[in-house]
Amino acid sequence: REAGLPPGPPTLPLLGNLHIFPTGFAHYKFTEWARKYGGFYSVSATLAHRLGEFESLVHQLKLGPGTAIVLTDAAAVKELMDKRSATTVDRPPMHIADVVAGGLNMVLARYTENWRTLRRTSHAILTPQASARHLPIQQAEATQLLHDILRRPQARERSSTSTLSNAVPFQSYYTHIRRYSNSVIMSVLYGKRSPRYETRETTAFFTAQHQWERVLEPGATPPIDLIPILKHVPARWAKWKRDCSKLRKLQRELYFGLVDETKERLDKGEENGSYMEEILTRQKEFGMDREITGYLGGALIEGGSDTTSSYLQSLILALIAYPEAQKKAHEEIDRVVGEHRMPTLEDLKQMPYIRGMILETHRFRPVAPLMVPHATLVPETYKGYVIPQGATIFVNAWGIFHDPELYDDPENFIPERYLLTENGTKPGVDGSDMRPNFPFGVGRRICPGIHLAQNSININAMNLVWAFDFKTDTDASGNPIEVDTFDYQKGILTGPNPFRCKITPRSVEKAEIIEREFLEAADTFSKFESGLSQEDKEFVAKSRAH
Ligand code: HEM
Repeated sequence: REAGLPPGPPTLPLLGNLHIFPTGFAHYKFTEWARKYGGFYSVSATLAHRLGEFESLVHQLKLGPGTAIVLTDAAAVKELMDKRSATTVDRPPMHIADVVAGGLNMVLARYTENWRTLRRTSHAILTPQASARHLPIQQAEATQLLHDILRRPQARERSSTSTLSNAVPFQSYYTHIRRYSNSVIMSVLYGKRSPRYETRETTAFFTAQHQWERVLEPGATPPIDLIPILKHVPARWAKWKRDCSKLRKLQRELYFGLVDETKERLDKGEENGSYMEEILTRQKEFGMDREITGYLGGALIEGGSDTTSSYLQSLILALIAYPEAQKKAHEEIDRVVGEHRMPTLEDLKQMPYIRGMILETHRFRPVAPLMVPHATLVPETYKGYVIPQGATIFVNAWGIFHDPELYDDPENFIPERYLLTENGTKPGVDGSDMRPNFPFGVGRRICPGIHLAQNSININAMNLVWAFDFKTDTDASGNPIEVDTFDYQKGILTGPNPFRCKITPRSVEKAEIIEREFLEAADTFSKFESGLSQEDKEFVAKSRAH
């Protein structure tokens, strides 16, 4: 370890920390080290990086050369990432992201003029007021989610589907939730919804996304950032180059195709108020050209699809694993909303327990347990130690959220903790370095989709609790199949692997309200259905026929 760096796990000569690097779920190892070396420590990465192994620290993201700093201390995060954000705003270099998206993938982009343009534009369009304007379609899509869960178990589950008021054992909530989050972002961004998971653009997006994740996996590419000459190996000898070209083509077809469709609608005077219409009409003012416009759309679909859906899947998982919490949420929503109508966003003000449940889901199973790695633009100092220029900084949200010094019984799902203190921290402990929007990131990189995301989360959390009982499924002998709250996907963004469960409408009347509200949402949907394929149109007509 170089002189002046904060302490960290002991290094071996030549190997650094290579011998103890985690190959997945790095937040667990980082948290274990934090309990030993403190909330501000360094990982020696020089040689590890040289060997191309350091990349395995995080499943999807490769790190830049040099040292990594891990922050598992809320005060250090506030100081270094929020207050000194001007110097910690960068991302580690990543050649693959440059090859695939020309440095225009906003989530992974370095601190460049292009990133600043992308960021400025997303702030201008994704304001709380603009998000509020998109509430009707978000609410309509959330109603379809309830309706899908109620009426559309997947083919392999259909045989066990029973009538409305009986239990429906299935896992199809998984694709329904993914459809929901993708359709919301497609509607608000391009004015074109995805009525089915099989809708062409949704399938194209998830196919491209899957390939993106594969290309970013450790080992999928050689250590190009370290041995730049590898960049010049001809494509016929470098499979990674051919994979990247294919992916680039897929992404461009989808993202630019959607921009062109929006433009055509605009030209014909068929606007429906989408974000992309606003970008296209204010393109000059924002300093956007066609390239940046296409990739801004891409980043927002990528940022907006799996995050919201993973969050909602974690919420369902927690409700099943903690039936007492579910019972309290049911009691509260029954008291405030009752039997005869669906919840509205306004209702949330009167539901402190459900507000606590929403925050507790973020704490219990954060969507981005290590956020997205930042990097320093210039050398920094903190508590007498040096953070070198170009160091990668991990904000260990998992470690902070599971710190027993900060939270009582942090391993369990306990929404009540947010009734005791604003940030859910132990009474008597200073929790003021935390903030409710902490799960959405830090400093100038904080999630630009936060308002849209929070509306989605709030509407769906209330809807799901109001509508359904979530329980463990049973095996052939009638024994419960317990859910595993640690069965999560590897990756920088994570969500639960599909789990078996029983989802039952809480009453016949509620099931009927969902049916009715879904049919009444047809007008709202229709504004976003002009460009649908023939199959989608038929699907839509059929789903509204009863
Ligand atoms: C549950 C929902 C969501 C969560 C928990 C979440 C969380 C995050 C986090 C932790 C980051 C990294 C921040 C950092 O580096 O400090 C981020 C970045 C980002 N998010 Fe979200 N997000 C969510 C939904 C969304 C939605 C709906 C959109 C799009 C409308 C979106 C778009 C983005 C983009 C474009 C970035 C990159 C920002 C940048 O690097 O400048 N996210 N998000």
